[in-house]
Amino acid sequence: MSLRSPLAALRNLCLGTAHSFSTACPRVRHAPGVPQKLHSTYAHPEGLYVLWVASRKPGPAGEALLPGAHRPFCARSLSLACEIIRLCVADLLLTLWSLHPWRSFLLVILELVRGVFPAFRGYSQALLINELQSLISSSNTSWTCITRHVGVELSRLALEALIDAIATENESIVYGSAKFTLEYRQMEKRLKLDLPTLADPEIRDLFRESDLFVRSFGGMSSFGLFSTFDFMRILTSISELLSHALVLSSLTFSRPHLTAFCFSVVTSLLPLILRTARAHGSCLDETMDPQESRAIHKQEKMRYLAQSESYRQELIFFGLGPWILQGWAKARRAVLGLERRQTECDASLRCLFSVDLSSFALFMQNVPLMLLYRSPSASLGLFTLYQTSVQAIIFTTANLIQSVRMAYQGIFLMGAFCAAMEIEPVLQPKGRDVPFESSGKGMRLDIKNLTYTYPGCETPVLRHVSLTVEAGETVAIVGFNGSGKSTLAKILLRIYDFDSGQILVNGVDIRHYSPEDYHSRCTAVFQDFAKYNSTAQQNIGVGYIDEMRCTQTLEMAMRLAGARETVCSLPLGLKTKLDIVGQDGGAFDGDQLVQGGGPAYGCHGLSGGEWQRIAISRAFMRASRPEVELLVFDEPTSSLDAHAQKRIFDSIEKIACSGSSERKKSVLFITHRLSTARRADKIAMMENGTICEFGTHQELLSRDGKYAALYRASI
Ligand SMILES: Nc1ncnc2c1ncn2[C@@H]1O[C@H](COP(=O)(O)OP(=O)(O)OP(=O)(O)O)[C@@H](O)[C@H]1O
Repeated sequence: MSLRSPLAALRNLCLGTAHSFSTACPRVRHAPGVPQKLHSTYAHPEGLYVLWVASRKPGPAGEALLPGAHRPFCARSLSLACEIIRLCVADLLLTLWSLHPWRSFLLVILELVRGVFPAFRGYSQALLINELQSLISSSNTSWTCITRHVGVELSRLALEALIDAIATENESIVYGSAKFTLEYRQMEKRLKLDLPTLADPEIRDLFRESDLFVRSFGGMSSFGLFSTFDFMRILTSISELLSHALVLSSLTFSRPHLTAFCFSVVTSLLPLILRTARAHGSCLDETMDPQESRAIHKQEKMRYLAQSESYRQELIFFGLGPWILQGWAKARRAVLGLERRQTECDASLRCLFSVDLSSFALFMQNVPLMLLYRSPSASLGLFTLYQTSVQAIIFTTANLIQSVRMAYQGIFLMGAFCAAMEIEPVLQPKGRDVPFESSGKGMRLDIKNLTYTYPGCETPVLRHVSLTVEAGETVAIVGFNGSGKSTLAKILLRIYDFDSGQILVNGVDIRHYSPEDYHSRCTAVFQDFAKYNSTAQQNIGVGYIDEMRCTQTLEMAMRLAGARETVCSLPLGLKTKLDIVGQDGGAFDGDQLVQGGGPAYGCHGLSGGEWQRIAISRAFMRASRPEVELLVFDEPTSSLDAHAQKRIFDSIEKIACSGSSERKKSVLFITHRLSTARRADKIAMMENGTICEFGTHQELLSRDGKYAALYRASI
């Protein structure tokens, strides 16, 4: 029996594995065994999205798993995992390869090389032990030989350390680039998606899982997740396992020793097999049942309500504390109750497996040593190598099983990422988009028979809406609460789509314009305008990012909106950070002054009317630009006093005329103040999702209908 034979075998193994890895798997597009059409709106019906959707439904009638929940380990999920791998691994690897071709190659090679280190270590140390044994037992061993072995051992250690350092440095570079690229792609895709696409809860869940995948690229198993790079660890484990198996087989070369080899492997793996069987028999399935999911969800929701500053004011005022605590306690008890049942169930099963055979198996591993002992070449080094290899096989196999289990879940997250990258925004024109042609006189809008239903609702909020806004005209939309005014404005601003009917903008179907192009032709103040967790300058400047730092444009926008005095009175003027009470927002200039809402050091609060002036200034940032042809204001002055309101509408008129006698922009404004609505050329009265009256103020009064009644009630 020779100790030298494993060396050649290890070298062959190393080269062989590297070669087999270099042959990339082909990209297959068909996905058998999966519902043919689930959501063709978003993605290819046979694509990854469908596979991902199927993976979340454990049974045909089952409730979808929560984002991030573990998929069951069953034949159906396994086949879906295989399909996901076939569809996206090649693309992902190509992406990584394109970032750092040579470093990626080096990464694979170094992982494989690191896998054979432990076997080498055992082999080299066994040689040294043999030499020391013969030195002690006989006096004729040469010191030169021992010195050579010690030298080799030290060089091996130095080489291992060097390769480890190179591999770690290389890994961090490749990891860093991969993480950046994937995060960038995810962010880019997310920013492209419009509200109708994100209104689908399934799409939101898809992006949550995709986000988990991106976060998993923080390094080895970060956030308890398994990234693509961690698949490399599986390679390392396999190469380590094979190298130890080779060492063992070379030690037990002859026929009786082959029995010893098999015996060693079985006794090594027995404790693992028992542990795995116990885990499998456990009723603590990795798949979360929907009842538990709901309880966890409620528990987290209540915890958030209790902790978030955004709700603090109303929480205190309405005395919500006991209600939150009760809701949390009920959900928490449900979760703990389930956990306890789980533990009891687990414990009862554990009894069945309570006979711990591990130590017995450990003892049995010594039996083959007796056979080896009978061999003429038996030595202390040989026994040590045998023991090291057996222990390493146990350890590496346990690691491999754990890695494979994590990788299995990682596959579905990877599927979510790749599927998310295929999602296209609903509002994007299906064919080639038509470039917007400016009329120079304002936008002409022809709305014909428009109907719209919110996602998830059954009854339409807009029904057969027809309206014409001539170029340069000012139209006021008035009506009862919930009659659909804001919804109509958002459809006209191409934030929402519509179910049926048509909108012609300057004679062209609005669906033929790319949303980005169309949005650059409009400006708006939304009823639910955003309050950014940032400075006054940024809160106004986001209206036209290109001139966010242009003092002249900012000054003009503030002056027209009557916000100049407010901003000048702030401690740092435009540079003052604004306090966003009641809204959770993220600072986009990277500072940590404010976490969520609530008064915070260094921030300045504003009144409702002052915030409204800031929002109007934001809209005015771009309103005067020649390419902007439509101004939409959804209750822009609801919190303003009468003087401020008059000033705003004078400014709107001034901007619409752009210094000439004729209007160059069309204006739509929604208001509940009918004294303001009178200023418009025409008034559209809305009721129950449709326009019931349309005309000038005088025409509508003389008609003595709904508008006249509302007007009389308001004065
Ligand atoms: N995201 C949504 N999902 C489902 N329904 C919605 C959504 N937003 C609004 N609605 C419903 O659509 C209807 C019209 O709402 P909209 O905000 O357009 O009314 P409005 O005329 O602007 O009301 P107000 O005068 O009170 O501002 C309402 O009944 C509202 O409940």
